[in-house]
Amino acid sequence: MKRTDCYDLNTNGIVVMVEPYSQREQRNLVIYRILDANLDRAREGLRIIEEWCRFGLNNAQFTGECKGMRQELASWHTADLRSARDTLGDPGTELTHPQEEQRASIKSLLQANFCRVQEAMRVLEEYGKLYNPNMGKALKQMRYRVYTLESNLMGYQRHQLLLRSHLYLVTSPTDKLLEIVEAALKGGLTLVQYRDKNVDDAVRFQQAQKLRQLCHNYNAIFIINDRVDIALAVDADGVHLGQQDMPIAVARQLLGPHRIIGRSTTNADEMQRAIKEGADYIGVGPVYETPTKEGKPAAGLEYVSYVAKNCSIPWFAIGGIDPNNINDVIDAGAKRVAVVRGIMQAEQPTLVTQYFLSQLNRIQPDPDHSYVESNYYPDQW
Ligand SMILES: Cc1ncc(COP(=O)(O)OP(=O)(O)O)c(N)n1
Ligand SMILES: Cc1ncsc1CCOP(=O)(O)O
Ligand SMILES: [Mg+2]
Repeated sequence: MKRTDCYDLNTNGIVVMVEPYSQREQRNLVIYRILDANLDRAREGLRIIEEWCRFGLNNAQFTGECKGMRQELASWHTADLRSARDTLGDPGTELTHPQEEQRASIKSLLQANFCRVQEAMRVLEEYGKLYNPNMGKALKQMRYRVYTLESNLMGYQRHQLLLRSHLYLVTSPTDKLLEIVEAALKGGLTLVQYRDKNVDDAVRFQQAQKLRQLCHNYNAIFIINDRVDIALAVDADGVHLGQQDMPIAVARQLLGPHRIIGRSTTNADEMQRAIKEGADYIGVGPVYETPTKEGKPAAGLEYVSYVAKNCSIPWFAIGGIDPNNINDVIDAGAKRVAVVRGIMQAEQPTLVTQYFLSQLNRIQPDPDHSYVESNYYPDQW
């Protein structure tokens, strides 16, 4: 019914006279404006996410999912709703949040837009119920699709970054923990594991929280050694588990499909089992005996060569690796290495990190490998 009509049906189906601008019409107009604005908001947010999926990730599945939802939103955006638009009279068009004018990374841009789309869909779900009951139901379903897309996309990005990470810093206890890790991040490090076997949980939790923040500021992955509970508590990117630690299947149940799980291996059997159990990467070593893991016999360069020929997931050679012997480890087939003392005890952690990376980056990804190395290298995501 148009605003100029002066008749309406009452609840008994009897035609009654109404005021030209009845309260109900005014309420409907407001609802239409809310739906119109939020349909636009949700579609814009999805478009921004879609562009990254398409041009940044080359990912047809994520791109298609965004496009499908945009099209479904468009089908709800009827002429009725559009004609209620009153841009000049809308006080919200001038309002922006300072954070909208600045984005630190692709990741924060994506997170902000997922948030925007989810909020808009929640509004559409609630006000949509007053417009058409089917709209409420459809928007609820779509909001869950957006949550799933966000989780899949963020997990995918994390795994892409793991594939691009060739140097892994495993920390050791020191008063200068944050300072050293930041120096290494400045040198280009993208993967950090927090490892401290002898500290109270309260301190471990606090340090892990600070390190996670630091690593994420540099767009680096942050992993916790041994402890799935701490990894969850600080929202880390994953956990590293040794042969004596929690079974991978249990950790996977607790951490979900998108977080990273690494496993230590010292021989072929352990390597095969870790792959079968669903590890995302393995540690390979100790390559050399090391005071950091006292009493643990070296697995040697032979094991490195074996893994180079037989491993189908990313792997990091670890144990006694330093700037003097890294090329022997590379010659044995390693493309990725993990170090503790090599960086934690270096006089210049930034420079040593750059040196390790320069040696590792000389090696090209092996096209015959069964896992796909990412060919997309953004500065930041
Ligand atoms: C990358 C990486 N590889 C191996 C290890 C060793 O793990 P684990 O055998 O559980 O020994 P601890 O580190 O817990 O003493 C690792 N931490 N990281
Ligand atoms: C944690 C761990 N697991 C196998 S070797 C090792 C320690 C490596 O330390 P460093 O790099 O100081 O030799
Ligand atoms: Mg362990």
